[in-house]
Amino acid sequence: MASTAPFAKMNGIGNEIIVADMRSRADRVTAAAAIALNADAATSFDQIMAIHDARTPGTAFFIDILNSDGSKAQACGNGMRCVVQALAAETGQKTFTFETVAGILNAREHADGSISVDMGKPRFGWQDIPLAEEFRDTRMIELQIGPIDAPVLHSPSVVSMGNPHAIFWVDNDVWSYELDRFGPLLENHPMFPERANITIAQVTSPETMIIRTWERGAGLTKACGSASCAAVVAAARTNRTGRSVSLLTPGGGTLHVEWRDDDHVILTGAAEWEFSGNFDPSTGTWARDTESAA
Ligand SMILES: N[C@@H](CCC[C@H](N)C(=O)O)C(=O)O
Repeated sequence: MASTAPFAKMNGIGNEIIVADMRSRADRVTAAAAIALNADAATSFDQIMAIHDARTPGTAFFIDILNSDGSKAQACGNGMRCVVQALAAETGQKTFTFETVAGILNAREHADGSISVDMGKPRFGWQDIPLAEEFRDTRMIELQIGPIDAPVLHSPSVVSMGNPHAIFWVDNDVWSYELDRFGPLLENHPMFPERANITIAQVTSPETMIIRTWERGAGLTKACGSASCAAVVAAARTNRTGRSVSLLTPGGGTLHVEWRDDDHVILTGAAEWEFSGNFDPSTGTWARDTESAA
């Protein structure tokens, strides 16, 4: 095995995350390593969060984010909470400033162990998301799936949380939709030149909703933090909810999202460590730490 790096297998309310410690190294986790790790049931994941040395003064670390298909992502809210928990356990520090390709973000661990991440400001311009054609109003765009006169899903709200999101609203029975079938079609729809994360959302009160997400580059997940942020922003923007909402996710966990008056979106929830090991960032070959939990 080439020079290995430590990792922790974690989850953010079911979103499967590998936190890779790439500090003091010049190399990156390769797409091939991500695909190989994901192919092994023990290390199968939704995102890798690779912690690198800081690039910019005022930030503690640069975080590189990979999806399980090896592609890069600009944002991952559940993964950031896992990173915070790992670093807080290591350093005793409670607040962190990170850099990702999408910009600089702050995060903190609270006394009860929950973690909040400032996911920055949402963007609504069609070029920001991006969409393939101009829409002046992205609260609802013309896009549908299913028969033309009886679409199964239609008129999504689209939002960038650093990464592209489409939110399809349903009035009831959010669990009945075949997201495993429609997700790949919508993720790769020509409307989304950089693909998109696809969410079905059912608003259950002005402060609650249920969401399911087909993640770009990862497929069906038990939770998606940036999709939760996008759904709350889109719901508030279309007067479906207020700006402070709790979301029930497919893994059974709950996330809280607040769209603050200063336009920043704050994501709060838990993170959980599962086991630790070492891996080769170029091939994905890995070994579990002997004292690590099963
Ligand atoms: N699970 C993440 C989102 C991951 C990124 C996404 N698949 C993309 O490619 O944009 C989250 O918790 O935000």
